[in-house]
Amino acid sequence: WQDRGAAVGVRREVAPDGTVTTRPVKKGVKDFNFGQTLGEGSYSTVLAATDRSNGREYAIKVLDKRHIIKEKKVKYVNIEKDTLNRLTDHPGVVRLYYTFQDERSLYFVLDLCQGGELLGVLKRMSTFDEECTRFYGAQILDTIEYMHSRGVIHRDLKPENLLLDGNRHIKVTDFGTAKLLPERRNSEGRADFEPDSTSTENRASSFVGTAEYVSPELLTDKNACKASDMWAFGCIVYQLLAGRPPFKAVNDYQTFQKIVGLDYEFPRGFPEVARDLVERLLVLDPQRRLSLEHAKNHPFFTGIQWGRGLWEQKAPRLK
Ligand SMILES: NC(=O)c1nn(CC2CCNCC2)c2c1CCc1cnc(N=C3C=CCC=C3)nc1-2
Repeated sequence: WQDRGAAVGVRREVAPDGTVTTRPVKKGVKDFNFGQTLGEGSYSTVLAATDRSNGREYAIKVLDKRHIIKEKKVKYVNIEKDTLNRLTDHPGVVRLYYTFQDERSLYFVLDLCQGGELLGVLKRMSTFDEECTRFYGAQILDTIEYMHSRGVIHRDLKPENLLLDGNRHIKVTDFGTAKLLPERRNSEGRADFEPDSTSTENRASSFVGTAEYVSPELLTDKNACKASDMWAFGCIVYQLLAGRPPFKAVNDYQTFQKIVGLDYEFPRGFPEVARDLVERLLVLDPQRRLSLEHAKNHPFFTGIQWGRGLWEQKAPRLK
C-alpha cells in the first residue's frame, strides 16, 4: 500500500568525519498525541490528534489492515485515498495531508473539524431558518461543483457526512463510497475527466448510499451519476428547513418505495422559493433534474457570492 504525501521533513546527520547526510523524514504514530474518538467504522477509527512538534491539531483515521483484508474493503480504502488525492484544493472538502503506516494499521492525517456534524447542529436547532439554509446550501453546492469538476461523485451525501470546521464552515467527508470518473488528458495534456452523463454509459455500477438520501436511479437501475448527488442535495435542503428528510419510513424498503413513488409533502410554512428549488431537484428522471449550474442560479440563492467570497464570510449565527 503506497504511502501518500511527500516526506514531511528532512533529518540532517553529521558523521564524525564531518560528512553530512540528509534523510527524508516521514511522520509516524510517535509524532502525535492521540485524543478523543471522533467516529468508528467497521474497519476504521477516527481520532483527534496533536502533532507534538508544532501543536497542530488533526483528525487521524486509523484503518486496521487485518480487518480491511478480512472484510474485503481494500478497494474502498484505495478509492478513498485516490479520491482525497484528487480533491486537494477546496475549502469544502476535508483535506488529506499525508498517510503513513505500521505493521498493523494505515493512517490518514486529515483536517480536524471542531464543529462536528451539521446533523448535530440541526438536531439542536430542530430546523434552520432560510438564511442559514441558504448559506450552508450554497457551501454544499459549491463543494459538489468542485467534486464533480474533478470527476468525483460522492454518492453518499447526507448531513452526517457534512462536518463544520472551527469557523462553522462546511467540510464534506467520507469518500469511501465515492465514484471516480476515469481520468484522461485533454489537448493541453492537463488532467480532464470522462464527461459524466445521466444516460447509462459512464455510470457507476455498484450500489451504495444511505436509504433516506438514495436517488431513484440507484434503486431502479443500480447506476449513479453526478445527478445522484443533486438528488441528495435536494433531500438535504428539504431537511435543513423541515427538520426531517423528505423520504423517511419505518424501514429502508418502505423508504425506497416512497422515493421511487416520489411520495413526500412539504410541511406548512415551508418557504415557497425553497419549495420550488427542492421540487426541481427531487425529479425521478436524472436527465430532467436541475443541473448544478441551474441550481446555483436558482432564486433561492439570490444574494449568494459564489467562489472564494462564500468561504471567507462569517457563517450566519444559528438562530
Ligand atoms: N469517515 C471519516 O473519514 C471521518 N469520520 N469522522 C467522524 C465521523 C463521525 C460520524 N459522522 C461522520 C464523521 C471524521 C472523518 C474525516 C475527518 C474528520 C475530521 N473531523 C471530525 N470531527 C468531528 C468532531 C466532532 C464529532 C464528530 C466528528 N470528524 C472527522
